[in-house]
Amino acid sequence: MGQLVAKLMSIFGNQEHKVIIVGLDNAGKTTILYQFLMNEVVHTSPTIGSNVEEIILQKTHFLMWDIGGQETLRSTWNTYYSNTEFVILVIDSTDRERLMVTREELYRMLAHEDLRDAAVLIFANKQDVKDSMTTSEISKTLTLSAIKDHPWHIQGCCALTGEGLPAGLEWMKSHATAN
Ligand SMILES: Nc1nc2c(ncn2[C@@H]2O[C@H](COP(=O)(O)OP(=O)(O)OP(=O)(O)O)[C@@H](O)[C@H]2O)c(=O)[nH]1
Ligand SMILES: [Mg+2]
Repeated sequence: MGQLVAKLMSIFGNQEHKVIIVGLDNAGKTTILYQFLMNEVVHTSPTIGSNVEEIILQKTHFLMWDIGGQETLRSTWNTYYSNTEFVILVIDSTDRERLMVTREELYRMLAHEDLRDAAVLIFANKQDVKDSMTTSEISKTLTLSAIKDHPWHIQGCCALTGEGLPAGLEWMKSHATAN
């Protein structure tokens, strides 16, 4: 019965794709999640634990988990990994000092068994701020071209206006498995 429902849901394109939104504190993860959901900027405070929302793009359903990024919370990220199809890594493009910390977190995640089939979308957020790092600068520092075992894509965005977010979602949709 469960299989039949799954089959029917796949025919109608309704299966849910699990997404985790990670990145350092203050990167803009929660702002992005609610911009996806409501097309508006919500007032946020640092996330303790997680927020979860369903985002539907045409017929593709994403279940998105936005996880707190403070240092003490990062060790809990791996409890969200199982069955994750997409990792959205959000970067504060103004935060040059901590880009190497993000790099460490990225490679730690990619090495995790539970994420071996996950695709990675990197949002270079806060592109509205003058002198923020460009996507190519971030790409270089994170040595993204060395990632061969996961599909990945980097997208500049501004969570306050929503610019760049639909393009990121479209990339996810085009990589969503139809099973
Ligand atoms: N200028 C600018 N500010 C942004 C942008 N996106 C988010 N912010 C601001 O950055 C701050 C942090 O945003 P959050 O969405 O709470 O960050 P977070 O990644 O969820 O942080 P944690 O929950 O602590 O992990 C807020 O003041 C946002 O308004 C952006 O694109 N541009
Ligand atoms: Mg948050």
